[in-house]
Amino acid sequence: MLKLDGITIQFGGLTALKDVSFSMGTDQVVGLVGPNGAGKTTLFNAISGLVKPTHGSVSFDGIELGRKPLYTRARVGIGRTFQIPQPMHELTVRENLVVAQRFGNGRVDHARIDEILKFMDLYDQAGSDAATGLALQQLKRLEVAKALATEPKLLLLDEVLAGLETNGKRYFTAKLEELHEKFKIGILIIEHDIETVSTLCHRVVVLNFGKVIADGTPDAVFRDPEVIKSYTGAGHA
Ligand SMILES: Nc1ncnc2c1ncn2[C@@H]1O[C@H](COP(=O)(O)OP(=O)(O)OP(=O)(O)O)[C@@H](O)[C@H]1O
Repeated sequence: MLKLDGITIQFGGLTALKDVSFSMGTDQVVGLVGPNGAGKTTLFNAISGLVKPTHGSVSFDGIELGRKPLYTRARVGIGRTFQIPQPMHELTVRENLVVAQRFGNGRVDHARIDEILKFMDLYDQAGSDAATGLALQQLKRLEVAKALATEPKLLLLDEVLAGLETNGKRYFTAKLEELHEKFKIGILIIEHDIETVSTLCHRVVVLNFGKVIADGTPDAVFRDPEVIKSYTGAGHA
């Protein structure tokens, strides 16, 4: 269970998040949505330890993470991807997963890497150079595969479907559904595409100007007048 309690984050005079509280279990797939600049990535950075909250706490399975070093996130079971794929340069796809496993539980397990590569349809690219040998969709698959190699209980996915065409989005949505069912991993996903969020997510949390303005089923949330206003007034959906 991820628990965020009263997270406030200030960058100088700018308040990026204001008193954000919510919890989610690893049995859920939750969409985190909101207009550009609403604070979604900042919230991911707070959960994954890249940014320290000015106030408030982040805990996972009862372990307070606020002041703990970055690597403890992987050790407690939180994995993440980044908005811009970040393969490790001059390493093959397989070697990227080896490094991710070391970062996760410290052990290298090639049988498990094979399983993850096959699941993410990257087995044939195992020996390719990760930085130069992959197309965009393969790079995005590698982001998810790297996060899986840390053996997460909860995956934070930052716009992993952005830039894909319709078929690519459908493929990824089905893959993430399967991942949730097969590996029993909770997913918190930042995603702008309402159709994708409605298909994939059981629940949607909406941020606007750093505050949670709605939290509920996709149906209810996307009909909420305040949510509609936040998109039409200050960004894209
Ligand atoms: N390191 C930083 N220093 C200063 N301001 C920052 C920093 N990181 C984010 N911000 C600001 O905090 C606010 C929230 O940004 P954030 O990237 O979290 O929004 P977002 O909802 O993820 O937006 P997008 O959908 O465009 O990715 C923005 O005003 C942004 O400019």
